[in-house]
Amino acid sequence: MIEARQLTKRYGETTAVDGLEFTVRPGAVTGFLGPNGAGKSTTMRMIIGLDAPTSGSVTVNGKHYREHPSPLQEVGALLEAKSVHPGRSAFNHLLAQAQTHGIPRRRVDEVIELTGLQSVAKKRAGQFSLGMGQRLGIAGALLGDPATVMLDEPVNGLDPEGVLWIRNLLTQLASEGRTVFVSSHLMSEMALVADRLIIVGRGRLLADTSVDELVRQAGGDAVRVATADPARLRDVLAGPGVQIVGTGSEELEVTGLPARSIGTTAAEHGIALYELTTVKVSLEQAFMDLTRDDVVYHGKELAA
Ligand SMILES: Nc1ncnc2c1ncn2[C@@H]1O[C@H](COP(=O)(O)OP(=O)(O)OP(=O)(O)O)[C@@H](O)[C@H]1O
Repeated sequence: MIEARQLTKRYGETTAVDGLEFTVRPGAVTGFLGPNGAGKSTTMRMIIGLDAPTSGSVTVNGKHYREHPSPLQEVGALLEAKSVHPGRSAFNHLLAQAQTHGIPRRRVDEVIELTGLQSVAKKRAGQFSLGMGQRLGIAGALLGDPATVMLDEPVNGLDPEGVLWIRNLLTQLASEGRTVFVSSHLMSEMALVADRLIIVGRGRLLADTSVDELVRQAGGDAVRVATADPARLRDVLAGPGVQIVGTGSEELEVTGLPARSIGTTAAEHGIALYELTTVKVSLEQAFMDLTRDDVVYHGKELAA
């Protein structure tokens, strides 16, 4: 369990993290989302004691990272700028980490197998591709068999097979009862893997929610309907919580009613439908709606 209480970090004039309050619970994958510069990496660095909060606190399983007698066995982390000696083999890198933390040698073999690095374990880490480096970083994070696993952008540089592997790994770690906290900019991945979402913008908490709830708050799924008699269909569908917008001479977009009940009501009133399609709100769209005012770095739109 990770608990942030009024967690704040200032770098001179910049407030990178601004009074964050959240709890990351065990047994679930919690996605940590936010636009560039929102304060995700700074928060993660504070969780494992690489940066000190200006005020407030963050604990892992009730204690500050530094207070744990065996921190690697408590929380395993992959942060973006993981330093690996380029001349050292993956095996020796992990072995050195294990030896300095009282972790048995057989655990090194286990994490090498778990991360699919067997065939390259004796190769120098400096020759590793980005994806292999990510796997090595994850192997290091899992070395202490920690109850809490924290990964910053773990799918960065992974090929599709690697992305699928991460997805399954995160789900498995959570199903084993671990706390899994993972940052990503890949919304489609988060939609598939995350049970909970913590979303930040300009260092502040914007949402602590589930994927479904966020999508629902963004308006939920809509249903596109085409009919010869849109005016009558509007009348028979109207009701509390139902919104109907005309999107063409014969087209309506309906929110607040599932496609099935729209079809049934239309049939009961003898209204012919030409189309009845559920239009899903993507997590990406919901995220953009939520963070629109908190994007620090705006790209310039290209002229058409
Ligand atoms: N060591 C530092 N010194 C000064 N400013 C910093 C430092 N680290 C981060 N910042 C600033 O703090 C803010 C938050 O940065 P952070 O890297 O935590 O965001 P992020 O959400 O991880 O971004 P990204 O998605 O781009 O990785 C940014 O404005 C950044 O420039």
